[in-house]
Amino acid sequence: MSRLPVMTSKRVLTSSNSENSQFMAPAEKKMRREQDAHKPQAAATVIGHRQAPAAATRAPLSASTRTAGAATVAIGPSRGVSKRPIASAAPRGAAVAKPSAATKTVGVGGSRRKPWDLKGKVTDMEDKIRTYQTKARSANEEMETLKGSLSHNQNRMSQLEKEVEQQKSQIRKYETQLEALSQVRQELEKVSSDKNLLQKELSNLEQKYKVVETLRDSQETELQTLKMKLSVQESTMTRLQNTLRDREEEVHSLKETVAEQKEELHAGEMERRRLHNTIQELKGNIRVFCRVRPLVDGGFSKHIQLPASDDKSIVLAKTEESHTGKTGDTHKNYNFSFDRVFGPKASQQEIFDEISLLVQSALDGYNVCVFAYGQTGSGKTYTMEGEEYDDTRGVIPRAVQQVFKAGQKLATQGWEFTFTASFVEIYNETLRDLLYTGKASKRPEHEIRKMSNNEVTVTNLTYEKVYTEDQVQGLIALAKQNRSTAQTSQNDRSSRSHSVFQLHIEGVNAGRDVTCKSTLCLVDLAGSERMVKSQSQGDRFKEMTAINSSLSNLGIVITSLANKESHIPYRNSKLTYLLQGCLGGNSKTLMFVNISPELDSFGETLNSLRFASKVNDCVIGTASSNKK
Ligand SMILES: Nc1ncnc2c1ncn2[C@@H]1O[C@H](COP(=O)(O)OP(=O)(O)OP(=O)(O)O)[C@@H](O)[C@H]1O
Repeated sequence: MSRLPVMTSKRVLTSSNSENSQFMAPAEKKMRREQDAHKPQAAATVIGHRQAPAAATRAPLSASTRTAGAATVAIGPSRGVSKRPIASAAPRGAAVAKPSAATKTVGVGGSRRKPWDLKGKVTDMEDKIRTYQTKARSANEEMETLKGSLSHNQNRMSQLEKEVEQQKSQIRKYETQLEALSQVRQELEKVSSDKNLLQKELSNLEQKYKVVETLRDSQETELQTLKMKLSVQESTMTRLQNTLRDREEEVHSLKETVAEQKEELHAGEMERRRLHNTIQELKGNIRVFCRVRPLVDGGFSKHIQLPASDDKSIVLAKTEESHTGKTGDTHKNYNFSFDRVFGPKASQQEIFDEISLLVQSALDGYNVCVFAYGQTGSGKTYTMEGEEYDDTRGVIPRAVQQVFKAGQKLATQGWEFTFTASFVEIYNETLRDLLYTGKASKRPEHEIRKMSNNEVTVTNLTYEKVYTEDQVQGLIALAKQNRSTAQTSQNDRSSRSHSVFQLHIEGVNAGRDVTCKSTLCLVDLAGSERMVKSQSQGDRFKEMTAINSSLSNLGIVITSLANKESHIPYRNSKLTYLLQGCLGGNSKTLMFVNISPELDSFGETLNSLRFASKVNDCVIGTASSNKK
C-alpha cells in the first residue's frame, strides 16, 4: 500500500511541529517521538540496500515506506538500480526475487559472483528474498504501526482541529475582548487625559487651598482677636445691660415724674396765661407806644424832648416869636405820656421786646391788633415791616417768628397750631388783595362779610397757610410788589392806603380737648396828615376824605368802645369793619404813634400825639380769651 497522504500528512505535521514545537501538545509530542523512533529503522533498511548514507539521512519516513511498498507490490528499481528494466530480467511475473537478484547484482558490487555461479546467485537471491520478506514484514508491521499512528494522528488532528476551533473561538473571544479592551483603552486614554486635567485642576486647587489656608490662618488669628474683643464687649454689654436696666427704671420713674410735671406744667401754663392776661388787662387793653423817627442827617431835634428819667413821656416844645416884638419869644410845651416812648435810637428789637408779650396773647387765644399811626414818612412801614436784614426787620416778621416758635414749644404740651395769613390794602374805601398773583385784569372785587359766628371774612381774598417764617417773609415781599405796582399809576399811593396783615391762629390740644382761635392784626395806616382844603381837589380830595374818614372813624370806634356805648360804628369805614373782630372787648390793641422829628412836621406831630393821647385815655372792657 503505497499511499502518499501519509507522507503529506507527515510533512504537514512535521512542518507544523517544527514551527510550533514549543506549543506542541503532550500527545503530539509523543507521536513525534514514535515517528522519530521509526526513522532510524527505515534508514537502516535503506542502508541495508546500500543506499548512500546521505540519502538515508535525507530520506524521510515516506521514502522508506515507498521503498517498502515497492518491495511489497512490485519491487521497483531503486535509485541505485540501472535503467535496465526489471521486467525483462524477470522471466516470470511472480518471481519477485529475480528483480531483487538483479538488483543485488547491480547494487552489491563487492560480492559479485561469477556469471556461472548460478547457484550462488540463487542463494544470494534467496537471501535477498528472505531479507526482503523480513523487511516486508517489518514494513507491514511498520505500516500497521503507522496506520495506528495515522489513526491516532487523525484523531489527534481532529482533536487538534477541535482545539484549533476552540482556540479560534477563544481567539475570537480574545479579539472581542481585545476590541472591548481597545475601547477600554480609549476610555482609559480619555480617563488619563481627564486625569491630567484633573491633576492640573487639583494642583491649581491645591495652590488656591494653600492661599485659602494662609488666609484662614490670618483670619483665625483675627477671629481670635475678635473673640477676645467680643468677650470684652460681652462683659461690657452685660455691665451696660445692668446699667440700662437701672436707667430704664430711672427713666420709668422719670416718666412718671415728667407726666406729673406735665400736668403741673399745663396747670402752670394756664396760670401763666391767666396772670399774663391779668397783667395785660392791668396795662390796659389798648396801649399806645410813641416812636420818634431819627433825623435823616442823624442830627438832633430841639423841639422834641424825651425826659431821661422816664421812658413814657414826650415833650413837644415850640418857641413862638412875638408878633409885636415888645415881648420876648413865647415857649410852649406840649406834654404827652404814653405806655412807652421810644427815642430815635431805639432799635427794632427793643420795640418788639415791648410788644412780644402781646403777641404771646394771640397764641393764648386773644385777638391782638397793632396799628402804626402817623404822618407820611414818620416810620410806620419801617416799624411794621422793617427792612429785610435781621436787625432791621419790623414787627410783622418778628411777631410771626415768635408765634411759630411759641407754637412749636406748645406742641410739646400737646398743642397743634395752624396759621393762615392774609394781606389786604384799603385804598379809597376799596379792598385790594396784596397776595394776589393772577392777571391784573382779572383782579376780583372784595366784600367784607360778617359770619353767623361773628367772624369777619373777605370774599375772594387769598388766605395762605403758612408754616415757616421765610414763607411769611415771601408774602411780605409779594405785598410790597403789589403795592408798588399800584403806586406807579397813582403817585405815593402807599402813603394814602392802609395795609392790613392778618394771621389767623387756630390751636388744638386734642389730649386735653381744648381749642383756641385768634387773629393777630398788624396794620400800617395811611398817612394821617391833614391836607389844606384849598390845596386838595379831585382824586386827592377824595383820598383825603377817605383817609380822614377812616382814621377819624377808628378814633370814634375806640372811643365808643371805651365809653361802652351800645352801638359801635364799625361799619362806618372799611378799616373798622375789617378790624371789628380785633377791636373791642375780646381783643388787645396796641397803637404805635410814629412821629417825624423835622421841625416842619411839628403840626402833624402835634396832631398825631393828640390823637394817640385820646386813644391812650380809652380803657376798653376786659378781654376774654377765645378758648373753648
Ligand atoms: N426808626 C427808624 N430808623 C431808621 N430809619 C427809619 C426809621 N423810621 C423810618 N425810617 C426811614 O424813614 C423813611 C420813611 O419811613 P417809612 O416809609 O416807614 O414811613 P411811613 O410812615 O411808612 O411812610 P408812608 O406813609 O409814606 O408809608 C424810610 O426810608 C425809612 O427807612
